[in-house]
Amino acid sequence: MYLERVLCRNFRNFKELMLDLNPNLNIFLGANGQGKTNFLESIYLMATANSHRSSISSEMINWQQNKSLVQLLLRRREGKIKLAMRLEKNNKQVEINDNPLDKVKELFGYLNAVLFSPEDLKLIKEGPSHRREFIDLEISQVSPYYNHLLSKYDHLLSQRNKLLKSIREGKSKNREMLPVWDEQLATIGTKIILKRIEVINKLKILARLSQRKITEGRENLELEYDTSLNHFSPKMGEAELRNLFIDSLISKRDQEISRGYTVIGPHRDDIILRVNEMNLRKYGSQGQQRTAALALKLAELEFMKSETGEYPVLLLDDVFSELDGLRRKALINIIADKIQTIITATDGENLSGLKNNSYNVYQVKKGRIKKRVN
Ligand SMILES: Nc1ncnc2c1ncn2[C@@H]1O[C@H](COP(=O)(O)OP(=O)(O)OP(=O)(O)O)[C@@H](O)[C@H]1O
Repeated sequence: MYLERVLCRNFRNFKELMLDLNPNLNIFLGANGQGKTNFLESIYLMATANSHRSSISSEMINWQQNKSLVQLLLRRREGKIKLAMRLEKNNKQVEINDNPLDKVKELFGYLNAVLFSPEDLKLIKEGPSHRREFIDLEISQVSPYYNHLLSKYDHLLSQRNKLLKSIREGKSKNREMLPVWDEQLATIGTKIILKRIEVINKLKILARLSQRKITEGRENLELEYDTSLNHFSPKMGEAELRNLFIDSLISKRDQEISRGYTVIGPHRDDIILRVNEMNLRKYGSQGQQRTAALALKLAELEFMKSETGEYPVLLLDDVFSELDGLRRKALINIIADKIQTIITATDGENLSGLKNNSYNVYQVKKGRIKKRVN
């Protein structure tokens, strides 16, 4: 799939921007603070229904305005699709081919995109929430049903947490209601865990291959789903896992009531990353961590291709200059002509290896973008 055209109206520092993109490579050059990341944000927003930088829509609206529009023309194998998002202070509205959708989350699955930015090191180095977000966004882009499960789970979790707090505050009669919530949380939570494990099993093969390629066979990357449920075995079927989930909730009853929140479930799970059997987060060098972040992104591209039949759009935010020769080569090899890539950089110095394909270069300055004559 590829983007033909991007329109931003009063989005961040773009007043009125309309750009036609190259189906292969698009290079956006500009000094710091000119709007390069803003441009990528406008695209990623349409893939994930959310900004990767801010959860507050109003921050994306140009400071001097009170509403904003992002519109994309996307070409998929089955034809052209027009996606639009209208942002107002407390409201987001999305449209597909000019038809409004009921929920913003229904945008998932039209545009698939993989974003790689310096922030991605957090995926390896920081807490489990970054890895949960990674896997959830990835699955949601190819499975709107999974996204629906996540929303349902979040709702159940917040209701159950309210109940736990009310019991802690002395409304002990509410304790009798807990088993009903346990059942519902376990039903949805089990489906989420099983889907994550299924996807991690695919990703781990792809990420392992990428890591070996980048390191010329020196490093083996392993991914393992780490669940908060005691006595979990990856061989468990849905019914067995659901029972285990309920038993685990019962065994944590007193702890949950005293804390006032749910202590086990997919919202507490993690993905463990190992290189050559060593925990990457705790002991990996900066270089190994960077390589693994790249390997995961490359795996993500291949995973989406295998799920949807088409490569997603690849967004590279100022990462090229930070990659060494081998990592750069691995990235160039995979992009080569088959993935629409939108890349930002402060200067074009390190990008020469990429330009074997057909490409456009754009200059970004103070919220304006101009296509350069190659
Ligand atoms: N809502 C907004 N309205 C107007 N301008 C905004 C808004 N949000 C951010 N900006 C401006 O956008 C600019 C930042 O743009 P962006 O983050 O895209 O920079 P960049 O070109 O990627 O720079 P760098 O190379 O430093 O990452 C800043 O000058 C900021 O003041």
